Order: sequence, then structure tokens, then C-alpha cells
Amino acid sequence: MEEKANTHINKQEAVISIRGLTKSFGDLHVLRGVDLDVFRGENLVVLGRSGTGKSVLIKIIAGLLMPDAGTVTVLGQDVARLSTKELDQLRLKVGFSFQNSALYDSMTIRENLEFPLVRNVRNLSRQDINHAVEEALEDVGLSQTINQMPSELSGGQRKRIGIARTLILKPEIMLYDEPTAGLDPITSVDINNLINEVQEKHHSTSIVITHDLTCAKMVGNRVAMLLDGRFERQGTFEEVFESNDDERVQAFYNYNFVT
Ligand SMILES: Nc1ncnc2c1ncn2[C@@H]1O[C@H](COP(=O)(O)OP(=O)(O)OP(=O)(O)O)[C@@H](O)[C@H]1O
Repeated sequence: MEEKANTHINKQEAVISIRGLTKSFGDLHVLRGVDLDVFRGENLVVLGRSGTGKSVLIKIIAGLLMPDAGTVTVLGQDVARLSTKELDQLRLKVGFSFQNSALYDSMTIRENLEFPLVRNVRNLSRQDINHAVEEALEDVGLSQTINQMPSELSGGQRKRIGIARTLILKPEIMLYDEPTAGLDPITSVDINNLINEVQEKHHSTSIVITHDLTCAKMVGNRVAMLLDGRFERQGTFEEVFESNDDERVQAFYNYNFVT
């Protein structure tokens, strides 16, 4: 597999910058001093075993959880210092694509896509809404599903619709929580391609959480591995995995199958 091209990435501009971040739940010290920069236009993949705090990290970036200590700067704003109103505004620029797609089963695909728009953007005409829904569906290659119900779609299609629903607000940052979980290898590759298409078309900056090393290799301009509450390894996929001096990293690699 070819290494990913670094198009549209501005290494001078960190859109997410994290220093000394800690987060505990009671005695459980999940994040223990996380330092991380994510640059404009890049896809950063976060790897780590179950329970290492990957979801906690992106929830903090999305303003859904507050840090205990350290600074988390997202699009130039320190999330811990924002008012509720400022946080709501920031959240509109940070799209969160949930692992389970989080679609409403009783709504059609059109209604699912309209929902975030109508709730968050004022004074949109019917024509604006229709146009946005059609464009988001086109982006994910599922225009024909507009009047269907989520239960009529496959798991891979539901993932795509979940991504479309996040894209409809045109976020500057996309956070993908295990986008290929539960999908077969071929459908997973389709989703990986979609993540790359979103990056190319929207020039968005993304964090992709995954256990899937094929996904990491396909979509990541850089990979960061969360080990014992910190990012001890960061770099290209090859840089992170080429040296076998850390058995935690090797164990992770050996349990995956990389094409
Ligand atoms: N709101 C919360 N209250 C208490 N504990 C929490 C909360 N959120 C997460 N945790 C705990 O923090 C730890 C890290 O959780 P997190 O969901 O970030 O793991 P993860 O790395 O995303 O795992 P997975 O790959 O299995 O999704 C877990 O032990 C979890 O139980």
C-alpha cells in the first residue's frame, strides 16, 4: 500500500493544540499528560488499546467533557475557558462522527440530515436545506437513499449517512470515532476512501480513532499511539511501527493484519 500523500497540510498552523492534558475519573487516571498538535488539513490517526482514553480525548476536544488540567486549544480557543454559548459555537465547527452512526430510526434519511441544520442554523430557506441535504448525500455517494429509513440500509451505508450528517454543517474539524468498527474489510476500505475524499474536498482537519491498522495506514498522514495515558509515539505509520523497541507497540501491530 502506498504511503498517503500530504496535500493541503499547513504544518505552521495547529488547529488543535494540547499541552499537559490530564483527565481522571475517580482513581482511574486515564489521560496523564497528553501533548498533541494537529495541523490544518491533516488526518491524524489515534491508536491505542481499548480503554486507553481515545474517546475521552476526542470528547474533550469536542467540548463534551472538560479537562482536569492542562490546556486544550481548538481553533485558537482554550476550551476550558469558554462560556456555554461560546462552547456551543465552537461545537458547530467540530463535527463528531459517532461509532454507532447515531441516526434516528424513526426519521427518513432526509429528516436525519435536516435535523442538525434546522436545529443549529437560523433562517435557512427550504431550498437551502434541500440543497445542503443533496450535497451531503452526494459527498457520501448515497443520493438514492434520501427517502429511505435507516433500518433499510446496510451497516456501511449507515456509517456513510452518519458522516453525511456530520458534514452537513461543514465543520472545520472532523472527529471520527472508530469509523470502520463492525464492517467487513471491503466496506472498511470504502469508508477509508470516503474519509480521504472528505479531506480532499473540504480541506478539513480530522482525528480518526481506530484499532484498525489498515485504516490507520490508508487515512493517516500521521499516527499517534496512546500508551499509558500519553502519546509516546507519533509520526508516519512507518515511523511509529518500524522500530521494535517497545513491546506494547509491537503487540498492537502483531494483532492486526495490515494489507
Ligand atoms: N464519563 C465517564 N465516567 C467514568 N469513567 C469514564 C467516563 N468516560 C470514560 N470513562 C472511562 O475512561 C476509560 C477510557 O475510556 P474511553 O472510552 O476513552 O476508551 P477508548 O480508548 O476509547 O476505548 P475503546 O477503544 O474500547 O472505545 C475507560 O476505563 C472508561 O470506563
